[in-house]
Amino acid sequence: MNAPASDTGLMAQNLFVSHGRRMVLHGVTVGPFGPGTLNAVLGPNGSGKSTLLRAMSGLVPLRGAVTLDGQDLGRLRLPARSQRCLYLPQSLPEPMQITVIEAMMAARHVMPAPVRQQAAPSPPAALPDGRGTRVSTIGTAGSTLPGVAADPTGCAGQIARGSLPNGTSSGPEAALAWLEHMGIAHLAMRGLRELSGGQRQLVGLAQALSRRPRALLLDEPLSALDPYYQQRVMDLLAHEARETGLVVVLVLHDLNMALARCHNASVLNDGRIEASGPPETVLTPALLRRVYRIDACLDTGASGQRFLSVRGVAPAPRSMA
Ligand SMILES: Nc1ncnc2c1ncn2[C@@H]1O[C@H](COP(=O)(O)OP(=O)(O)OP(=O)(O)O)[C@@H](O)[C@H]1O
Repeated sequence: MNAPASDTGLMAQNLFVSHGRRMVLHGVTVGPFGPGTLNAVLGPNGSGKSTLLRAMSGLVPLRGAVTLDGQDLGRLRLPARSQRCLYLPQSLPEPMQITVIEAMMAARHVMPAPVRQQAAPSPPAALPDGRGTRVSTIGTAGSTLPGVAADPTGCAGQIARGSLPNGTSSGPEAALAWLEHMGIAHLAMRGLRELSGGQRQLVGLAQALSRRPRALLLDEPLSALDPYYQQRVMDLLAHEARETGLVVVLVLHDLNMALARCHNASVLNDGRIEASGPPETVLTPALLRRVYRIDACLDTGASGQRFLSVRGVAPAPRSMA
């Protein structure tokens, strides 16, 4: 039987998910992840991390319950659900032939379910999660934006630094402000198709944040990013969480990033939760050996920060004689 749903935060209770006949998640319970927190989902390849995020976002059928602030998300239709709890996948679909700024503005207007199409002034834009390819309108997202076309970087520089767009702004200024805060305003007028993998990942993150969900489920959001942008994205997520109460759940393979930046870590192994709690209490040498098959221990740096030292793969268990 499920425990009572938490009144605040995001929680998954007793989730069972199968792909075909194969059970991939076996009664997984995580959370509640409180408002304003960053929560890592960890585990080896194939352990079920993406499946868990997809299940929590309503993209795969499941047995169990997912609640946000006490509300059963399973009772919502997908558009309403993804407005509250938005999932950004690991691999982004082939982008449309539109500019970054158009994609940003489209993201703020997208209806994530089929909608009655109005005469659209511009081509429909795709969200990175592959949903929302039908757009009611894209506002002013034509090929020429007022004051933007000639010098996108200069225009972005006019936006007040330090203030993120509020929940209602959806014009080019707000779109540019998000790009600025992600550190990619210089890409505003570039075509989505011209971007590198990491640049596309950053645009996807900016799109997701700009939609102001209550919870954000990010599948390996740092996987294509260099160290500068990894830190920058984590700064922005932490800022958003702190200022707006956003709940962030993110799949990570970088255990030191989880240690340094996340309030909570949930470790999946073969479709089951091995441990959950503050990262420094979860990532013990025994767990790392058992789950990741590495020989590692927690160290403390000069400024008191905890970090993992990995010595190598764990020695193979002695055979039973
Ligand atoms: N569409 C699918 N059909 C069948 N099996 C699937 C499907 N998607 C995932 N699986 C299987 O489910 C298990 C969990 O996959 P999942 O992608 O959730 O793992 P993961 O922990 O995210 O892995 P990684 O770290 O490699 O991204 C794996 O064994 C995988 O092969």
